[in-house]
Amino acid sequence: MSEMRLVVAGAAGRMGRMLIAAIGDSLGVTLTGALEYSGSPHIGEDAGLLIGRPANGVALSADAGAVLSQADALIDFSSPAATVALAAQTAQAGVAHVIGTTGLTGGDLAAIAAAAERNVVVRSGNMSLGVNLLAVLVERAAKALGPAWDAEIVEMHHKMKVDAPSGTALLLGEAVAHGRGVDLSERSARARDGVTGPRQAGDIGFAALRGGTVVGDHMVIFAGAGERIELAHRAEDRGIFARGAVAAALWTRGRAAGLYSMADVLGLGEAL
Ligand SMILES: NC(=O)C1=CN([C@@H]2O[C@H](COP(=O)(O)OP(=O)(O)OC[C@H]3O[C@@H](n4cnc5c(N)ncnc54)[C@H](OP(=O)(O)O)[C@@H]3O)[C@@H](O)[C@H]2O)C=CC1
Ligand SMILES: O=C(O)C1=N[C@H](C(=O)O)C[C@H](O)C1
Repeated sequence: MSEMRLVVAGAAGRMGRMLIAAIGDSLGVTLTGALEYSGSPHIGEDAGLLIGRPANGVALSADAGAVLSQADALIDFSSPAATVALAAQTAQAGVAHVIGTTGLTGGDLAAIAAAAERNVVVRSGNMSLGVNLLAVLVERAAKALGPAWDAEIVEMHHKMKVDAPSGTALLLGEAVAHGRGVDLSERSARARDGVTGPRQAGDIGFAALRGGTVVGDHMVIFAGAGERIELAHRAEDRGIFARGAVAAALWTRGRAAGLYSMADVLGLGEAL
């Protein structure tokens, strides 16, 4: 089978650079394009040189149309606005779209779902095996424990992260909600400050910490009467997300149009 032609969006970012490296290190894929926004100082730079490796002949570009015409899949860890625009462009070009971008609004998600009616789209707030397995465990725990055990989700990330709660925290919140058979949007408690009154029964709480260079820590706490369960994941290296995204891109080959998750890619069944 021919090598799969991959494009990276947000190529000069923290994840974009990891993806250029991961694609270079993976079998069955080749980097054919690297997208950045039009004002980026990196436009025209060689993607290999950008990450401190030998030149690979792929220049960073802002011309999505031209780059996508030479691609089978786009791996996109950029910004919500860029991702929504790229969802329409990939659907138009028939290029599978692997989305790692977080901070997406309800409107952004609806635009992505619309694109997925005619394109293969994989979206996840976390592309690592560990977090997606954690989501399975969290869902099971939430189902077994019920709402009498208060669920709180605590995350910590590096100081450059711009969105909160993290995409992973929301994914884990969805796992709790799914396990309980409730709608997360109706039960999430995202901020507490001042005289808040007692905790509302059934709430799914979120707390976000930011500082230093933390790659990504997540903990789901189930607090019962007189005991507590803590399920946690600590990301130590962004390579776990990049390798997961490359695996997702390979998985899209030959799939029917639709909106898929990393649980689908990893064969974790019903998980999120
Ligand atoms: N799902 C997962 O497993 C993971 C998801 N993420 C998410 O991925 C996203 C990126 O994270 P990270 O790499 O740390 O962030 P960065 O800010 O380092 O990278 C984002 C990159 O996208 C660029 N960009 C902005 N607009 C466009 C555009 N229109 N076209 C192409 N590129 C564009 C930015 O350029 P500039 O900086 O010049 O604006 C920047 O280089 C975040 O939403 C983050 O939460 C991160 C890790 C794992
Ligand atoms: O911005 C990041 O860095 C990360 N973002 C993702 C998220 O929002 O959960 C995944 C990971 O935790 C790192």
